Amino acid sequence: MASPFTIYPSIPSSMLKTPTKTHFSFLKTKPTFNHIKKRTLVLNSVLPTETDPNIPQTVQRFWQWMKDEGVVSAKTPVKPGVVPEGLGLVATRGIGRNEVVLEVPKKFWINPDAVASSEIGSICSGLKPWISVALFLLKERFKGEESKWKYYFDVLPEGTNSTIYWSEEELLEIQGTQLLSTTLGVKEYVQNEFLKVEKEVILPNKQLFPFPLTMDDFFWAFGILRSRAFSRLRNQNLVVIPFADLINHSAKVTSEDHAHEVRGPAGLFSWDYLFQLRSPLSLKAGEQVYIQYDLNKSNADMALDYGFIESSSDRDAFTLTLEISESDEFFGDKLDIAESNGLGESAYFDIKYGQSLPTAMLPYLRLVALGGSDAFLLESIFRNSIWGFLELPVSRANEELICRVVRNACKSALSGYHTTIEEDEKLKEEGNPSPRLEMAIGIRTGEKRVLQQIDDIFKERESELDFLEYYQERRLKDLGLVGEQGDIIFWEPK
Ligand SMILES: C[S@@+](CC[C@H](N)C(=O)[O-])C[C@H]1O[C@@H](n2cnc3c(N)ncnc32)[C@H](O)[C@@H]1O
Repeated sequence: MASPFTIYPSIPSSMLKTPTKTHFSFLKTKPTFNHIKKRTLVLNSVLPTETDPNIPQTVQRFWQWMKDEGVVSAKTPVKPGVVPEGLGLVATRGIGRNEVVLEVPKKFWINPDAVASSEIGSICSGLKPWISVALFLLKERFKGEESKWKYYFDVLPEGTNSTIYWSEEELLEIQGTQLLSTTLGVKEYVQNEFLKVEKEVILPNKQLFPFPLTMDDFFWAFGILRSRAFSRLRNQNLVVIPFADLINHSAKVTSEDHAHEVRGPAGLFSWDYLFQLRSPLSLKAGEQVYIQYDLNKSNADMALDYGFIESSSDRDAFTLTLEISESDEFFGDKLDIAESNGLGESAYFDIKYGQSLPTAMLPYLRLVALGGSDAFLLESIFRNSIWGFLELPVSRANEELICRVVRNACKSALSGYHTTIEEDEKLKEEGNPSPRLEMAIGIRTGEKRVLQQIDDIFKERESELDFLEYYQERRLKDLGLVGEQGDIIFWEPK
């Protein structure tokens, strides 16, 4: 039977979200900037700067610069180290929980204000903030020795494992996933933005960009911002903070409130805004300082933004997109009801593994499916109470329809993956997959698990259809016309 409403199991929600708190590196497959130096790091151990002769010279020079500028002093309880995540910050002594680990004065921040007061400020004023900061990063990087941030650029990675940098072959490993469509959507968006800014800003201002600036370079800058920029600070929505951006993420940290903008001494005689980072955990000397990047991000968001995922299923998620069809004969009434309840013609529901369905999902589903003999509920006299009615089953036909449509959508989405959960688990057990393959397996397993969970919920509901209480019975009960056992109470004249 043709479905009266539409469910898109594969429309990505994260594309619609703006970048939230971000952090760190990437792995560009084809670097085109000739002057970009390869960053070589020794992995697998925690080796703090001064005791490790293998620490890259670039990192040592960066650290010396931070000392010379007074950002780092003998009191600073961390230093850069080579860690499994690339570079990271390592405690040089015991650090208490909530103790300040670093403070970086505003003059080192890279944000739209820094762009505005730079030589490209006037031509960037009308641009989206992230694009102006991306151009600034590219310009400063090109300046090399001339750039105030030259030592910082030397320690920036060439890329991360974000899916925006995956080859076509690597992307095949996530076929059928929402992450794939999000990744392709984001890539297309960045490409279009590049073509636009190239035509309108870069090419007409050759004197300010006297170097070849390619799409790959723009993707590099985008990836740096997506993985390293801090947001949600009091006055800052997009700011890259050298030194602070060396901090890695750990799932062990379960709070997010580590970064603050404070006023304080910034040099011998000056006072300025400082970006301050506190350690969420207490640490021993030699241990790495971690923060929590973002508790709300799904594993797909993490893969796209940072190029890694968490192994636990807590971040597995799937977004169901529901839509009131324009061809629905009750379109206007349904839209009005949806809008009065904070929703719209389309609604996105992020469903997380192990968690119950979002509260508005069932009412919205019932609304979209409403029709036939239930359509009287759409009449305007019920407008103030309809959402309350929809929070509970309306009729058997309506409830049966939502179960059927959701289950079909789950089955159809599940058939789009090229492996089963069992095959993925076997692959994980079998070998030592590369970081990207491991992410791909984790993402597709996670999405399938959530789809399976949604299907199970509606399967169970389907089996209860005969026992649920529907609108008419509730109404009769409210009027005192039905007994607790469901027997009809007739009015009998005395
Ligand atoms: C803000 S940077 C942190 C510094 C970075 N490790 C570096 O070498 O420059 C964020 C990047 O670090 C890496 N990273 C951070 N936490 C990680 C984790 N828990 N597992 C794997 N990679 C991580 C990812 O490449 C991420 O994009």
